[in-house]
Amino acid sequence: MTVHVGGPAPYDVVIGTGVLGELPAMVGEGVRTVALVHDRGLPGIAGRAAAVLEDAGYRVAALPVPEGEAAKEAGVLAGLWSRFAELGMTRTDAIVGVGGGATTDLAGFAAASWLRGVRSVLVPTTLLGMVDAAVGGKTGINIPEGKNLVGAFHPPAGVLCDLSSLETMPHQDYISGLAEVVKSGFIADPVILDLVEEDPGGAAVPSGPHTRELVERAVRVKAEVVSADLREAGLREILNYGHTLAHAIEKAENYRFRHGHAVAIGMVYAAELAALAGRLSEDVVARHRSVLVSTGLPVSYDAAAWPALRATMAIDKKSRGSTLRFVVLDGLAKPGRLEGPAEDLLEAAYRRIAG
Ligand SMILES: NC(=O)c1ccc[n+]([C@@H]2O[C@H](COP(=O)([O-])OP(=O)(O)OC[C@H]3O[C@@H](n4cnc5c(N)ncnc54)[C@H](O)[C@@H]3O)[C@@H](O)[C@H]2O)c1
Ligand SMILES: O=C(O)C(=O)C[C@@H](O)[C@H](O)[C@H](O)COP(=O)(O)O
Ligand SMILES: [Zn+2]
Repeated sequence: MTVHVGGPAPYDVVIGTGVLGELPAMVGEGVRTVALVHDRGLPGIAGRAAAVLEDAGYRVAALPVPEGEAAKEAGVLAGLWSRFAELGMTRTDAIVGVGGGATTDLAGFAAASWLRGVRSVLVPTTLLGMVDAAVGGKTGINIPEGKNLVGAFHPPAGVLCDLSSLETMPHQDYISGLAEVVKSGFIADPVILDLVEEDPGGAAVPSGPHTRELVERAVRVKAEVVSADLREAGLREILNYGHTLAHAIEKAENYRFRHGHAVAIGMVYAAELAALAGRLSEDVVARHRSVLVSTGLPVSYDAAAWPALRATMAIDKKSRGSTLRFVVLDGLAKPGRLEGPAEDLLEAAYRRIAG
């Protein structure tokens, strides 16, 4: 199936099995050189993508980058810029990113920054990449001071989700992506929660009975939101549900903690905050814990970490000056904002998730 993403730079997200043949059409005409930025642990699908592009007549340069989150570093990005220069890449050339969300965030930012912006096509190979990272045009890297603090909005020209690539995913990485699927359920599409609850074991593996539907539903949620608000002027913030605490946890762990696992903990924290603020029922808080735990995701974090996490949260991108802002729920699929919560509320909510 194809999900269309609207907005100032529209494009399609193609979801299916064995859809790699559609890559040349997404790269398009008039492009001579394709820099194929890929997670170096994935020679199979990257090699297949390169072959498809070469057969279509492009000059392809495969540029392997470190596996996973280690790719989202300034030094790796600078290395890509040097390679683009050696290849003589001009504004009519293109970058194809193949890998998980870390690789597509890096490749997308390389495309946003090279010559102030060249065409990119993304081929996510993880669940998280398909349902979230490759869709929507947020690109970027981490710095020691914080997660995704450097980046750009740069929508891709197309996104190709080949579901067969999910089959080789390590289990923990797969359920990390499931956390973002569950996020889409809480903020916009509760049918997702029903499907996960019906068969949590099945939801936690790519061969599960509802995999395709879960991917499609989550992509539709993301596409609808980013079509209406590419630059996060308002609505798009709802996709950041759970991320205020999550990004602080990832920084505290030197980016060696899976993003989705941090988001799972962060969503329970946001739900507890909303409950303490009198905006969300304890039933819905309990549902956060039960659906996440049933798929193997974590819902608590180190009690002693609070002061450091609180300090990091101050530079969350949703903050306005010294005012912290959280995405919270006023009910299922009813996202709202909590502006400037009192310190004792922030800490009390953390005590409820501290392990
Ligand atoms: N731009 C956005 O809107 C957005 C949205 C959500 C998350 N993100 C970012 O995405 C990143 C997380 O993405 P992720 O969960 O895909 O992690 P990842 O890219 O780090 O990949 C996870 C692991 O899976 C491996 N891998 C990738 N594809 C595989 C496959 N098909 N088979 C076997 N192994 C495979 C990778 O080498 C890595 O070790 C984070 O940096 C997060 O901040 C961005
Ligand atoms: O697309 C968005 O907008 C999101 O917030 C999706 C998140 O899942 C994703 O992790 C995103 O990269 C977070 O963005 P950031 O602006 O908080 O760095
Ligand atoms: Zn996320």
